[in-house]
Amino acid sequence: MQNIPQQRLAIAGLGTIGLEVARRIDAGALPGISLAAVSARDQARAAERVAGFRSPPKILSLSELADEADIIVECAPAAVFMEIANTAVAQGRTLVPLSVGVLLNHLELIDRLDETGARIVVPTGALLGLDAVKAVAEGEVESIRLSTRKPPAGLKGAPHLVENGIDVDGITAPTRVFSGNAREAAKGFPANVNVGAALALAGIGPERTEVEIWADPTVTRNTHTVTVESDSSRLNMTIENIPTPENPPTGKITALSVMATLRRLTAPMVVGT
Ligand SMILES: NC(=O)C1=CN([C@@H]2O[C@H](COP(=O)(O)OP(=O)(O)OC[C@H]3O[C@@H](n4cnc5c(N)ncnc54)[C@H](O)[C@@H]3O)[C@@H](O)[C@H]2O)C=CC1
Ligand SMILES: O=C([O-])CC(=O)C(=O)O
Repeated sequence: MQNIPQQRLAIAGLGTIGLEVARRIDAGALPGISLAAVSARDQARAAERVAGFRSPPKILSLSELADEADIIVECAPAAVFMEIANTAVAQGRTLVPLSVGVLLNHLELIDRLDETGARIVVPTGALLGLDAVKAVAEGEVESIRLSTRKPPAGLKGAPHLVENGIDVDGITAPTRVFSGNAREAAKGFPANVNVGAALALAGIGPERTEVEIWADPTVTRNTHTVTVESDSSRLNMTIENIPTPENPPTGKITALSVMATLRRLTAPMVVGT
């Protein structure tokens, strides 16, 4: 049998995305990757969650994860992103971030990668088509737009809605609740448009990437439409994500996108840009 070099994985945040990824890795989905450590707000609960694993990982604080792993998947709340990212980058690890919106306001992390040999590998996550966006961005791009529609409850509590006194409970028809660029969207909706941040990083940056957000009682899925005009192609792409029962603003595809990203990191053959 081929001897596959093992990479140690740590997962920061054992919630909707993290637990699904942890279960799949523990079940042997990726032969080149073993689950070394996880971090969770409630360590006792995390210990219960991994107790039945074939090979239970260590349960560590966020800042200890980089000591134990080559790859760190960040799937925690945006508020603790920098704690995870700073240690991963300082120790030259590969960081796979999900709370990508935070990155847009900390581009200095990207500047530090060369110094430490760390990498940041952003999964497509709940979006689609970043392969084509990256390809057209090698040429001239006129515009990139994202229109996101979510069931109103999925947007509840977003800082932009709170600051502007928008009550999603009262919304009975599709309503545009935000229009601006990807940087502003990431600030106003940190738990909802990470996809806008990933799109901005893949394409033409946070200032030029335009984002609209709709609270739409007629949709049951988190729906993202990307429209691109460029000198090589016109892109029109829509993804309709089934919300996870545990955390409806997060689509089921997100954990699967992390798995595909991890597979790509260790695969001898890679398909797609
Ligand atoms: N890039 C993308 O396409 C997507 C990104 N996301 C983002 O991914 C992140 C995770 O999403 P979910 O798994 O749905 O969230 P979740 O709320 O289900 O899980 C987050 C977990 O982090 C844990 N946590 C909180 N504070 C912690 C701390 N100090 N130390 C360790 N763990 C801590 C919580 O206990 C929870 O289990 C969010 O920021 C979300 O906005 C979600 C969907 C798509
Ligand atoms: O669609 C989803 O599942 C999640 C989402 O909008 C995001 O975090 O950007």
